[in-house]
Amino acid sequence: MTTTDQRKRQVILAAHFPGVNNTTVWSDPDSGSQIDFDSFVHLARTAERGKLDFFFLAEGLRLREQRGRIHDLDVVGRPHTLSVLAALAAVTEHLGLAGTINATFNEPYELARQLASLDHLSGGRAAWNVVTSSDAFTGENFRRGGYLDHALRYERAGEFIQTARELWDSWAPGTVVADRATGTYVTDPRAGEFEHHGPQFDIAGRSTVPRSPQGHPVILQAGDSVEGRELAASTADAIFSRHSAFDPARAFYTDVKDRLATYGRDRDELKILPAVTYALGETEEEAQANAAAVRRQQVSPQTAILLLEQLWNRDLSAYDADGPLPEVDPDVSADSIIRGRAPMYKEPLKTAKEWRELADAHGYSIRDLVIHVTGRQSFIGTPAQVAEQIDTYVQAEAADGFILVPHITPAGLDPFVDSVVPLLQERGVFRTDYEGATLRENLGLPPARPASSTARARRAVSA
Ligand SMILES: Cc1cc2nc3c(=O)[nH]c(=O)nc-3n(C[C@H](O)[C@H](O)[C@H](O)COP(=O)(O)O)c2cc1C
Repeated sequence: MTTTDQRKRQVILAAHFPGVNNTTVWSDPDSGSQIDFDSFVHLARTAERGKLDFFFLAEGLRLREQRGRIHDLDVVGRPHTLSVLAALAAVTEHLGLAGTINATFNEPYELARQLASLDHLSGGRAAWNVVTSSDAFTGENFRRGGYLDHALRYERAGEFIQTARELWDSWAPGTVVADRATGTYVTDPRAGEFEHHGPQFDIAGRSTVPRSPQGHPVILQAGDSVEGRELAASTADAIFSRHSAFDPARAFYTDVKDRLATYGRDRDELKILPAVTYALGETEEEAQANAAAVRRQQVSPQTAILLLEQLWNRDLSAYDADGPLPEVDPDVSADSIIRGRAPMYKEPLKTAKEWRELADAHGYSIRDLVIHVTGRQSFIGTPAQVAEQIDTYVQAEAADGFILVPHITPAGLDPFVDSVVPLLQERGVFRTDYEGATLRENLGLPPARPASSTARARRAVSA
């Protein structure tokens, strides 16, 4: 029995395994390993205890470098996404297992097989977050190497998903019948046969993995450009978005949902899931104090200098984080001192001027300033206030749900599951038990459309 109120829009919740960027607080005594399997198990089991929709892993294909050294806001190294998810399939029962995997450097035949295999092993819980991230520095790791420009990356990503869907469709439902008496295992002699000829992929053969429980694993998309939004609107089941403040979230939601009709899709066929952080307390004042304390932990003096260097594009290691901002301007003539991620600041001189004005007006030190201008907790309050904020976003169509990013690995989700989830359940907007057999069903998604219909819709739009 559930208490969900079908008149109200239901909230989707996922758990992001923390570990990169300065959201994660490694100095906290409660922080554990980002590599030990126990850490993954802890977060996944907590998520499943809270009836969350899925567990989510981001992907970093090369350790970033800053001034030629491994960028120490990253904790060094992490295991491969698909191996972790396959292992988690064995210790969870209902939780979706979502992995970020690059479409620029992989090949559809291999990745489609891996994802279909995960879908089999997990009984229909696999999801793929398609990213295109490409820079020559990251690309050096791969055989095809180097760089694809933005437009080409998206052409490749679109054709990659299309080809993967064709591979998944190459085994139609019900083509596998194991009849031991006659020794027949396959009723359709063409099962698994595929042929794809396109600008990015020209392949043919027979897929080895029979149709998996979801038919097609759930597909998420995480690019923010127009090309990324179009890719999501044409073919994804969900978007991992960075727009978490209410107004930008609502604008993003409307923008992307409005694109769906062009591809003959309903507004419910694509779920919008911003990444969010949270700080809780027994009173609002306590929550605000906790949020401020976490911000100071996240931006240690050393982190403040490292983050400032990313705008200034200079070695600022001689500066005191508790002192004033540098008087020298950012270096816009040199190559970026950070390698392995896109430059965050498009207009460094203008931004530096704004930061100096802000620091002067408030008497901010470097550290205070960085705390002020870099990310902050999305939801701050008592559990009841946070549950209300989440519900408000979803009812107001600013999101279909959220990907929660805790700041402590691996136990940072525990307080949320223990205190906020029950209140969302009481409000009738979150399940009290898993109802669907697969992730796709739990997310309220329709069965996957055949690859041929998605391709037709994409072709019609680009014509
Ligand atoms: C919310 C969000 C999460 C992302 N996560 C990853 C990731 O885990 N790994 C990765 O390689 N790229 C990641 N990306 C980068 C995208 O794949 C893409 O390369 C980048 O956003 C540039 O594409 P765009 O111009 O369409 O935004 C992420 C992007 C966004 C917006």
